[in-house]
Amino acid sequence: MSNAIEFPKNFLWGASTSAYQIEGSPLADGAGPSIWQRFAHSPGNIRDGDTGDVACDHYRRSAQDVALMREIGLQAYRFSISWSRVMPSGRGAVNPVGIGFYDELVDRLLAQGIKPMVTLFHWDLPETLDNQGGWLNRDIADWFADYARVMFERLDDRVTSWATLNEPWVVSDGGYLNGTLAPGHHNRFEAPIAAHNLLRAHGAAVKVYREVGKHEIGLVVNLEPKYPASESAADQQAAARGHAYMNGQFLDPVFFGRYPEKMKDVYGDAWPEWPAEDFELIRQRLDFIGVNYYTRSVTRDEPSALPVRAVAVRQPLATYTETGWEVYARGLSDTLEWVAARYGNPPLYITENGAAFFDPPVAEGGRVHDPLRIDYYQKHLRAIHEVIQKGVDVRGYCAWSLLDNLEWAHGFSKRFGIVHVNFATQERTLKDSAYFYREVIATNGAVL
Ligand SMILES: OC[C@H]1NNC[C@@H](O)[C@@H]1O
Ligand SMILES: [Ca+2]
Repeated sequence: MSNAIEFPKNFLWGASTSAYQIEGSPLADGAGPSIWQRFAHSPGNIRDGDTGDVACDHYRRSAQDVALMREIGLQAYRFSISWSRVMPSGRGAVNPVGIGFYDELVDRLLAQGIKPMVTLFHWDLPETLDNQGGWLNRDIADWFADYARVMFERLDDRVTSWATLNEPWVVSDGGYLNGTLAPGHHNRFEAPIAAHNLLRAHGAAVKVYREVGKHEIGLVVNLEPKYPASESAADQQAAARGHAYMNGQFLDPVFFGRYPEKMKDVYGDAWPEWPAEDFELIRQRLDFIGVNYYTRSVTRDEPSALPVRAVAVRQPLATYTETGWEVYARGLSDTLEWVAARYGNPPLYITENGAAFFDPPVAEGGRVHDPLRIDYYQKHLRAIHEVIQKGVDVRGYCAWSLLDNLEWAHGFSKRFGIVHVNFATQERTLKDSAYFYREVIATNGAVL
């Protein structure tokens, strides 16, 4: 048997984006502002004063971008819906032009044989809801479920794969603990409350889907394996805290109806107790888990790094990406095997994986040479194939990202795209990694 790599026959090859990072036109045609509109326009929050006012201008160029997806041969496209474009005040009235944009996008994708994979929430909470407490207000579970119902009723005849939330950990850690992301809070008492209400909202939306939906729904989480920096008990404990905080904090409630024990050790007096019915709401049956993987963390004990008291140790011989992440594909296979073993081998999609490297400008002949990104993808796709061979139920893969886009607080300085975007001219150019990915898709992995 040749050792050529072969992915499963129906393995789904896609690419991912999110609304605020690519669409632009945040207030066009009746759309309401999100917390990212406010955060980006508050000076100092985003590098170089970049905002999502234009971004990749995808709101106006979606037909062109779907043609790009076709050129690359994508079988699926994972995107998010801007809640405040569809419901300008987050509740009640629906903006017909806003919801029409997504309806049209879905039709365009299907016309090209590309499967839409829709995320309902990718961080851009309607500002009006944040003004009512946002993720700190328990009512948000109902607000989110109402929004989800509107989207299911409009699109579930054509959209067959839904995710409720993208990376709730990042919203809690970045938006409420460290303040690096919208809504920019710095509060260790708020962070676990936001995380809990995100999970409750997730559960409420899945419950609605079970009433009205005809296809698949899941949750997308970012997972980062934590390896102790030494054999010392202190470092082992630090890695265990980091693992509970980033990986178990969201999957354990969803699968087991309880948080990891270690969360009390992380948050101490800021760790709340919750009523049992919250976990009954949270632990709705899911059809898949979306795993977003970028890197690992070799972790040591650091008492001053509150509240987790754990920090990553730089690996001297490793390659690092522009966002300071170690290239470590072994971490992906370890993580996927951990999920399969702990949660009963649930169906998985890799919903994000990719890297920001410093890309050269577009060379004459219109090529963008990004060998480091190709190497990154080669290593990580091989790591996925390895665990599929061991029985892990990975059903698809979406590269992050289709386009260079607004990398949140990094602004446009960090380019994750397999397609280069000239933000001055909005010209798109397939990078070498897009041509590579086209071959991967065309040969179902055999080219790896
Ligand atoms: O940092 C790269 C990506 N990570 N996951 C969420 C996305 O919005 C980010 O751009
Ligand atoms: Ca239509």
